[in-house]
Amino acid sequence: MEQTFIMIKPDGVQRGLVGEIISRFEKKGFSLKGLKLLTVERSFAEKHYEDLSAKPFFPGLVEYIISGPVVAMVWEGKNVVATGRTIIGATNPSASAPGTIRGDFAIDVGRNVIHGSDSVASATKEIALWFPEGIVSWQSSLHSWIYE
Ligand SMILES: Nc1ncnc2c1ncn2[C@@H]1O[C@H](COP(=O)(O)OP(=O)(O)OP(=O)(O)O)[C@@H](O)[C@H]1O
Repeated sequence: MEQTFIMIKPDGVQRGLVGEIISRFEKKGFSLKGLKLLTVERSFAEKHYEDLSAKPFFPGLVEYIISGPVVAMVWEGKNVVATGRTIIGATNPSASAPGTIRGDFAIDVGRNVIHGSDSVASATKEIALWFPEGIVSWQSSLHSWIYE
C-alpha cells in the first residue's frame, strides 16, 4: 500500500505538537511504519531539500531544519500522500484552512511545523533517504474496520 514520509520540524517538536500530529494521522486510520527522533546534519538537510537549493529562502530553511530535533515518520494507507498533504494544509499557514495542522498551529511559512511528501515518487526517495535501515513491516488488526 502507498506510503509517505512525514517530518515534524524543529518548531513542532519544541512546541509539544508531536502527540497531536501523530494522533491526527492515527485517528484518520493510517498506519505508522517508521518513527524516530533525530537531529540532522547540514549536508543531510541540504540533500532533503535539494530541489529548493536555488530559492532565496534555502539557507534559512536549512538553518531551521537543523536547529533542533525532528520527528521522521513513515505512514501507510490508501492515497496517504495526497491525503497527508490535505491533513497538513497549504505550505503558507496564512492560506492553510482551519482544521489542517498548519491552519491550526502555524502562522509563518518559515515555521510551518511539518513536512509531507508531495508525490509518490518523492515519498519513495525521502523514505530511502531518512530510513536507510528500512521500516517496520506489520498490519494493524483494525485493517478490515478501516478498509472495505
Ligand atoms: N517563501 C518562503 N519563505 C520561507 N520559507 C519557505 C518559503 N516557501 C517555502 N518555505 C519553506 O520551505 C519548505 C518547502 O517548501 P515547498 O515549496 O516544498 O513546500 P511544501 O512542499 O508545502 O513544504 P514541505 O516540503 O516542508 O512539506 C516549506 O514547508 C517552508 O518551510
